[in-house]
Amino acid sequence: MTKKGQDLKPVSDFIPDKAPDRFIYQMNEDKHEVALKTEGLQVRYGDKLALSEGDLSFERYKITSLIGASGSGKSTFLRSLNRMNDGVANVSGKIIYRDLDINSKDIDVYEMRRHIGMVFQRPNPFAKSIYENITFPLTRRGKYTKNQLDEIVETTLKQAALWDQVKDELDKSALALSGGQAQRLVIARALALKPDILLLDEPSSALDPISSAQFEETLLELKKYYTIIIVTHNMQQAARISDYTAFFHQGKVIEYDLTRKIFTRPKVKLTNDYISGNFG
Ligand SMILES: Nc1ncnc2c1ncn2[C@@H]1O[C@H](COP(=O)(O)OP(=O)(O)OP(=O)(O)O)[C@@H](O)[C@H]1O
Repeated sequence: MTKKGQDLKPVSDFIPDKAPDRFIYQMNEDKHEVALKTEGLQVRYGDKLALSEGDLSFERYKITSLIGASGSGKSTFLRSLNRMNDGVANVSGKIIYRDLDINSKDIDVYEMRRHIGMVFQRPNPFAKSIYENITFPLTRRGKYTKNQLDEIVETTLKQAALWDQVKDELDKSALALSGGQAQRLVIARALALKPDILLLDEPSSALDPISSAQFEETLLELKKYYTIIIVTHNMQQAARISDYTAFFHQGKVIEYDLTRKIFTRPKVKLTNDYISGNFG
C-alpha cells in the first residue's frame, strides 16, 4: 500500500474495503480487529520528552477518545499517527498499519495520509466552492470524470450529513458556511480520499452545542465505515460517543479501556480524579 513507488488503488467507491489485511489483537479477552497500533512510541520536541509511554491498539470501526489535561500529550500522540509531527518533533517507535510500520523512512507519507486522514480543531475549508473543496485534493492527483466527481461530492456530503443543507448551492463559497457546516465539509473532504482511519483533534470545540450534538451523531454514523480516533476535552462527549477511552497524563497513557469502564470503574486513581474533576 504505502511504500514509495507502489500505486494506490483507484478511488472507485466510497465505502472503505472491509479490511483486506486483518489484524487480530487480543483485547479484553475477546478477539478484535486492530486498525492501527503503536509500539514503543516516544515523541521529543528538542530535548523535551512530550510522549514517553503511548502504546495503544485501536479497534477497527470503533471510536476511541483520547482524554487528559492540557499538555498531557494527546495531540502530540494523535498528530504522530499520520506523521503530522514530521519536521516538528522526533518521533521514535513503530506505528503499525496493515502490517507496515508507517513511521519508517521508506513510507510515502503523502499517500499514507490518504488512508489515515486528519481533521483539525478549527474547520479550515479552502477559499473555493463547496464542490471544489471536496474535488480539489482529488483532481490534483488523479483524473476523474465529471460524473465521478459529482458522485463523490454527493456521497461524502451525505456521509458527513451536510448534503441536504447544501445540495442546491454547491457552487457557493465554502467560507460562507457556518462553523458546524464547515466542520462537516472538512470531514467530507477527508472522506473523499477514502481513508480507513480518521484522526480528529478536538473537532467540535469551536461548535455551538446544537452543532456539536449533530456532529456527534455524524461520528456515530461514520464509525460504521471508519475507525475514528478523537482528542476531546469534553468528558460527556467522550462518554457518549466513544467505545474506548485512553487517559493521558504527563506524556503517558495511564489507563486505556472500554469507555464505560473508564467512566464508571477506572482502575487508576488518577483517572478517577480526572474524570470526576478532582484534578490538581
Ligand atoms: N510544537 C511544539 N514544540 C514544542 N513543544 C511542544 C509542541 N507541541 C506541543 N509541545 C509540548 O508537548 C507537551 C504536550 O503537548 P500536547 O499539545 O500534545 O498536549 P495536549 O494534551 O494535546 O494539550 P491540549 O489539550 O492543551 O491541546 C506540552 O508540554 C507542550 O508544551
